[in-house]
Amino acid sequence: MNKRAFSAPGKALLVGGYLVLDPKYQSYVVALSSRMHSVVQFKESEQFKVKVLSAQFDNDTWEYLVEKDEQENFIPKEINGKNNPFVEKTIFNVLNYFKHASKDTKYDVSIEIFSDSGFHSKDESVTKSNDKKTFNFHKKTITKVPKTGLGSSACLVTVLTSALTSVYLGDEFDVKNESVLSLVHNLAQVAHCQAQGKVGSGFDVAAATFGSILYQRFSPDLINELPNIKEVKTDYSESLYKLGKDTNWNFTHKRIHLPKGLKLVMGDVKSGSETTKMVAKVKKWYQDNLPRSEEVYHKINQGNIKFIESLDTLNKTKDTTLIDQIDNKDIESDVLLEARAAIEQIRENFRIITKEGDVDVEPLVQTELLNNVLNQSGVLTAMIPGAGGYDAIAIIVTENCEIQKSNDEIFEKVTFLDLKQEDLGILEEHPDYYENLL
Ligand SMILES: Nc1ncnc2c1ncn2[C@@H]1O[C@H](COP(=O)(O)OP(=O)(O)O)[C@@H](O)[C@H]1O
Ligand SMILES: C[C@@](O)(CCOP(=O)(O)OP(=O)(O)O)CC(=O)O
Repeated sequence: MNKRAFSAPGKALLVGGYLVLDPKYQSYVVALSSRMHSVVQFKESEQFKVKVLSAQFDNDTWEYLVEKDEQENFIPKEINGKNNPFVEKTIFNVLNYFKHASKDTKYDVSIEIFSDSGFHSKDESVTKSNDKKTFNFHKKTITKVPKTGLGSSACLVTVLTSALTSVYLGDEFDVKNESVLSLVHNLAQVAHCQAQGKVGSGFDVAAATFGSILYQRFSPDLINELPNIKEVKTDYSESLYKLGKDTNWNFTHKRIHLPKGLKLVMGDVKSGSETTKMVAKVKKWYQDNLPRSEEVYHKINQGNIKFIESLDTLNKTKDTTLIDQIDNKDIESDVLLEARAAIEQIRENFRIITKEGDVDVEPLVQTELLNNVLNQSGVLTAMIPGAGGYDAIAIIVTENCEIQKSNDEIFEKVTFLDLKQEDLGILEEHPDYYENLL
């Protein structure tokens, strides 16, 4: 049996929350060292089967027999009554994409999923390790273990899409090849949207695939226009093939990385904010308050662009005093002041939405926490990532700063996550590194 392994990173949307839903706005998405992994093995078989095992979550297993409908579309059917829409939609899309190329070849595919500790609360878990990797094992099924907000479903879909696509493409499946990444991205976006039952901005799947990026979304119509095979009797694979391979998705995913000497620190505050509800409330506030709401968005976008530009300037600067200025709480340089002011402008306008839209994008407790964080030495700036709410804070600090070890009472409710910014998205991993975890 062939055996290969892949991983994809979690994400933090540092700037661009809400605005990123509109293709006209840019966002700054950081990929994280917390990764989801897939280990795939397959052989040709009489019966088409895909089995996915997520041993860390009480040995969760989903086993699909793949059948064909009247239109010859591949339909995965779970045989033990277990439901995982993200797994099911990924299998559905990858298999139908390759339907024509694969002719009638049937496979018996087995995929193991591994998830780094950053994605879920570690409470009540035990660690298992070998000399390469350590993973947390939970007593509960995946849906019962609290998440930290790094985008577990997007990573799962991306590594599963990689695993299944590698079955079909064999040696041509090279994650260093941009067209391979594009194909995985396109199929993973489709599967993720279908599993979520909505077309989000897709920044999480894009970061899982391409790594840390400036992101501007694709048009939601690309996915909305795919046929719904429950309603229309049609060959789904034909439309999907065009969308996966021959369509220009027209989105931006330009590589970025944090400036030298700086690092990202993420703090988990308290899970509980529901992104979907917050997005609905913010959209309602926007519609009810036009044209002023557009001005608020405009100011947030100005802040986003100023932040992106100042990080770009910092990436190019030769000024060696800047890190000391941050460490000594003596920030004088224009570019550092600009980066700080940009985030302040974004936060100020998010607070307007918070108040007027009655939606906790930057609730008072988070404002107080972030303002305290800004007074610590070594801190360039700090923000609420993504949709905001009570979930998390993101802090950009100097490499020497050890804020995550601080005993200051302002961090009483903050659990710092053991992760860092990473440049790359999907990686090929060594399949043996996941064996004999004890
Ligand atoms: N390690 C994993 N193994 C299997 N399924 C997973 C794993 N991680 C995430 N999932 C799937 O993703 C779902 C969580 O998705 P969602 O609620 O959108 O959270 P997130 O914001 O982290 O993406 C889980 O219920 C499960 O279906
Ligand atoms: C509001 C948003 O722009 C960003 C949400 O970012 P989060 O990082 O909070 O996302 P979840 O992991 O889905 O909870 C919605 C979107 O872009 O789809």
